[in-house]
Amino acid sequence: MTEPTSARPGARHDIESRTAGLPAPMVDIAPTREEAAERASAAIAAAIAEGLSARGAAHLALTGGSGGRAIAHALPTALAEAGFPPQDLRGLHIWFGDERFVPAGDAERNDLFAAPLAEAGVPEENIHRLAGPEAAADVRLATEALERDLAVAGPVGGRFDAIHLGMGPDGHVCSLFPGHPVALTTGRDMAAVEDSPKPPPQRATLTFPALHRSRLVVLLAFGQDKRDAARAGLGSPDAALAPISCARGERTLWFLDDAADPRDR
Ligand SMILES: O=C1O[C@H](COP(=O)(O)O)[C@@H](O)[C@H](O)[C@H]1O
Repeated sequence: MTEPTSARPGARHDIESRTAGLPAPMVDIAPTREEAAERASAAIAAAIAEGLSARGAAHLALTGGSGGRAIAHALPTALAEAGFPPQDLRGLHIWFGDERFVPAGDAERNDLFAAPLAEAGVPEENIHRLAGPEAAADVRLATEALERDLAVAGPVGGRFDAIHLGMGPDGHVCSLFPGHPVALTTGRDMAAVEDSPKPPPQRATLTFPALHRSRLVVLLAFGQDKRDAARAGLGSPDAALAPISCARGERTLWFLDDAADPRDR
C-alpha cells in the first residue's frame, strides 16, 4: 500500500520549470463549440494517423466533461474523414486522462465516452479502464493496477500520441485541482485522488510528468465560464494555483469556442 500523496519538496518548481521549457499553446478560436470540436478532432485524428503509420500503434487519452462528450461525437467522423477503415483502428489504444472511481456503467464515468470509438472499430481490449469499486478494494489499488497496465501496454517511453483535455472553470485539468497536493505528483504517471473538490470524490488521474511527455496535448473548452481559466492557462506556469497553465506536451493546441476566448475585446 502506498503512502497518502503529499507533494515532494521542489515538485512544484520542477513541474513549472519543465512546463516553461515546452512550447506555449497555439490557440484556435472557433465560432461555435461544434466547430471547435471538429477542429480538435481533426488534430487528434492526424496524431493517431501519424502514430499508426510511424509506430504501428497509437495511444490516445480521452477526457470527461463537456469536452469529452463533444470529442466522443466528433472524433469517429474525423477518423472516417482521415480515411481509416475500422480494421486500421485495431492499433489504437484508448486511455483516460482521469476517471472517476464509480461502478462500471455509472453515468459519471468518463469511459462512457469511448463507446463511439468501440463502435468505430477500436477493440474492447484496447480500451484501458479503471476498475470500479465492484472490482477493486479502493481507488489507490485500482489506480496502481491501471498504472501497471500503462507501463506494460502503454506508449513506448510513456509518450502518448495525443492527450485530450477539458478544463474546469477553476482551471483544473484531468483530476489535477488547484491547491490539491495530488496535482504536484512527480515520479509517476498516475495518481489516486481521494478527496476531489468536484464530485465524485475518488478518482484516478494522469500527472503532469505524463502530460509533459505527450507528443500532443489538445485542449477543448467552451463557454464564458471557462474564460478566466483560459486566461490563467496562458500566463506563467503555476502548478498550484492554475493547473491548466502546466498542461503542456511536446506540442499543445487549444481549441476554444468564441465564448471562451480569453482575449480582451
Ligand atoms: O471533472 C472533470 O472535469 C473536467 C472539465 O469538465 P467540464 O464539464 O467543465 O468540461 C474534465 O475535463 C475532467 O475529465 C473531468 O473528470
